[in-house]
Amino acid sequence: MTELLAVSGLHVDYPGVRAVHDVSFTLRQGEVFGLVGESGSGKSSVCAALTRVLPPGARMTAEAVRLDGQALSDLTDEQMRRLRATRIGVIPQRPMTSLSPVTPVLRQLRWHAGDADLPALLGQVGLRAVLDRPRDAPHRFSGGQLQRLLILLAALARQPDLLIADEPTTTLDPTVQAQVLRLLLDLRDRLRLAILYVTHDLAVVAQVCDRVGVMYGGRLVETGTTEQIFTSPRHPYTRALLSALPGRTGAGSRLGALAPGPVARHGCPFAPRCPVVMDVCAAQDPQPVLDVRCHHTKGTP
Ligand SMILES: Nc1ncnc2c1ncn2[C@@H]1O[C@H](COP(=O)(O)OP(=O)(O)OP(=O)(O)O)[C@@H](O)[C@H]1O
Repeated sequence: MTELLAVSGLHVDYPGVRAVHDVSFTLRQGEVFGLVGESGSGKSSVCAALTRVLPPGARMTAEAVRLDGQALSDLTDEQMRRLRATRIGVIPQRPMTSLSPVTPVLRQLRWHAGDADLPALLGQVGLRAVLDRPRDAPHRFSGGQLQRLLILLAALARQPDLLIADEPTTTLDPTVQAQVLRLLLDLRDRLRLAILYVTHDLAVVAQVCDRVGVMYGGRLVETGTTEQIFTSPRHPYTRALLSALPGRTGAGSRLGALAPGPVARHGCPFAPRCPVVMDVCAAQDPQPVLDVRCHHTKGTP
C-alpha cells in the first residue's frame, strides 16, 4: 500500500498545556488508522494540527507532516485551505455544528456538492428521499441521517485522499452507528480512501481499523495492527483498556481505564496508574522502542 500521510515528531501546545507530545505515525492509501484514547489524551488536537485548524493561542511543531510526499509546513495558509477543500475531508463529531440550523438541508447540500450529481450521491448513501424535502431544516432529520449526509459531502462529493473522522458515531444509537461504519468502510473500498478514525471506543476500533495508535497523556504509547493490539497488547495502558472491555476482567476494570485518570507531568504520563510502575518511570519519559513507549516492556513483543 502507498504511504499517504506521514507524521513525525508532532507536538501541540496550548497556553500552559502540552496536549500532544512527539507523535509519529503513517497512514497508507486504503487504510483505516484508529487513534484511540480517553478524553483529553490529545486525539482531536492531532487532527486539528494536521488540518491546521488549531484555535488561537495554540502552537504546533513537527519534524515533518507529509501528505503524498508534500511537506504541509511548506504550504501557505491559502494553499492549506485549498488542500482542506480538495484532498482532506473531515467528518465532525456533531453533525449539527457543521450545518446552518436554519437553512434547508437540501439547499446546503446543493451548495456544498457543487457540480457533483447530487441525486446519484444521495442514492449511494440511501437518502434519495431528501430530494422530496426541499424545505426541511437540519432539526427535522435524525442524527444518523445528518451524519450520512456529511459523509456524503466530505467523501463522495469531493473524493479526497484522506478522510479524518473525529468520533463520528458517538452521538448515534448502535444500529445507526453500524450503518455509518458500514458506509465508511464501503467508501474506503470504493475510493481507496485513507481514513484517520478517532475514537475512545475499542469495539468500534475492532470493527473498522486496520491499524491502531493508542494515546495517553498526549503520547502515542503503542501502535500496531488491530490484531496485534487486541491479541498481544504490550503497553500496560493498552492492556488496561482491553481488560476494561465488557466481558473481560483484569487490571483495566480496577483502573477504570476508559475514564480519564491522572497524567504525570514528568516521566511516563501513565506512571500514576500503572500496575507495573518502576522507579525509572517517574524520572524519565520513555522513548518509543518498536512502536511502544514503556520502560517496563521496552518494546519486547
Ligand atoms: N483550546 C484549548 N485550550 C487549552 N487547552 C486545550 C484546548 N483544547 C484542548 N486542550 C487540552 O489539550 C488536551 C488534549 O485535548 P484534546 O481535545 O485534543 O483531547 P481528546 O483526546 O480529543 O479529548 P476528547 O475525546 O474529549 O475530544 C487536554 O488536556 C485539553 O484540556
